[in-house]
Amino acid sequence: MSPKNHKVRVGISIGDFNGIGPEIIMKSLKDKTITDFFTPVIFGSGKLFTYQKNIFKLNLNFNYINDASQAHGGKLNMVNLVKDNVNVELGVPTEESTKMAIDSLEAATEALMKGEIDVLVTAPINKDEMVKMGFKHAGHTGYFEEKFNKKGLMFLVTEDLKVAVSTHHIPIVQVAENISKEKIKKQIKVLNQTLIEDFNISKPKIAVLGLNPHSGDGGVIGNEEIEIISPAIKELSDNGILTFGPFPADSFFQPSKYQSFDAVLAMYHDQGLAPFKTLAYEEGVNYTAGLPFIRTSPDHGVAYDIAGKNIADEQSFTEAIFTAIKVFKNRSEYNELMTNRMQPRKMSMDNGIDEDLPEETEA
Ligand SMILES: NC(=O)C1=CN([C@@H]2O[C@H](COP(=O)(O)OP(=O)(O)OC[C@H]3O[C@@H](n4cnc5c(N)ncnc54)[C@H](O)[C@@H]3O)[C@@H](O)[C@H]2O)C=CC1
Ligand SMILES: NCC(=O)COP(=O)(O)O
Repeated sequence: MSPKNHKVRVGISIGDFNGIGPEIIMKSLKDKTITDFFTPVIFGSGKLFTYQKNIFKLNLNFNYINDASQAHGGKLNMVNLVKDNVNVELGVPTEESTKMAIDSLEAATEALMKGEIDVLVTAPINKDEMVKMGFKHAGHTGYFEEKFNKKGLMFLVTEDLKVAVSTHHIPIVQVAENISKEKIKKQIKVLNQTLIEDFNISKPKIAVLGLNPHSGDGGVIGNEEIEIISPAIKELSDNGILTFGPFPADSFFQPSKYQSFDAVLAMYHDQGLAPFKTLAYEEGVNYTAGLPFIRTSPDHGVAYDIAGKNIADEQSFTEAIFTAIKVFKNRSEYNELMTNRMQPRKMSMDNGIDEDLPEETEA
């Protein structure tokens, strides 16, 4: 549905409720005017949130619903997945909190796929505990890739710094064997399209990092740059995608360097996320690019060490909400523009053209 017809419906999965999830969700929604900007739909439990809002001394009123389709504009909607009492043990994952994290994510994803919400913002999960309970993926990214049957790209974003990673949740020992020319080419194309469509950057400039120290130093410290990364960059560059590199990762994140590009593709998780979180921890957002649906999350985890202390900073979660809305609007506008471009030209009734011929379309 076009965002012109209604406020964007933002689905929220609650993650592990014994971490800081409910705290940052409620802090992000505490302003009474928040529903002027979007319609929140939390997939959680009324009893759980009532208990936690008292701990954090927050004054929020929820509209309890059984299904996301019943969500009302102007209200903080809560799909009440569990009606019984919930045992909260802030700071430690439990079977109950892990099960609800899975149920919340699954219910929210189903609503997203049915079009009952427009975007999904996920609060942090404990991957390890979820996997022990039968969840098949080491994170949301893998889960959505399976659900939507499409490869996603882990993309950490702020207004000024955007970092994607070629490999995400795999052991470091498997990184080199998971890098290939074809994969990098596909990822750069996804990144290019995402920057155009979702972030409204018309001619994106993309930097690519090397894998090895000093980008391999001409082959002395590894060959992946020569054999895989440079040929991928060259091919795309020859085809009009503004791609540069490979750059040595150790010096790339000096402001004068990274600020010359719209985004960077790092080769593995910590190569990209360590500098990103150092430069932009508070406001950073994790966006899964390349999927048919829009999903964001904060750039941090469950933070058990501070759960219940009322010191969790909600900024990254708030940014995740507003980034998802911005991407939704940009993508809708882009699609509208493209659809209009494809419309057949209107022809005058008396133009001498045989009406049985197919109408011409613009090139
Ligand atoms: N999107 C997701 O679901 C993510 C989940 N995780 C999971 O979270 C768990 C813990 O991971 P860690 O590496 O310890 O990272 P973490 O981000 O949970 O914590 C790292 C440090 O940052 C602090 N911190 C995190 N968020 C904060 C906030 N909003 N305000 C103030 N301080 C904050 C914590 O107190 C801790 O000292 C792991 O199971 C990991 O897999 C980690 C990252 C993202
Ligand atoms: N480091 C990012 C992270 O752990 C979040 O991953 P995902 O849950 O978005 O796949």
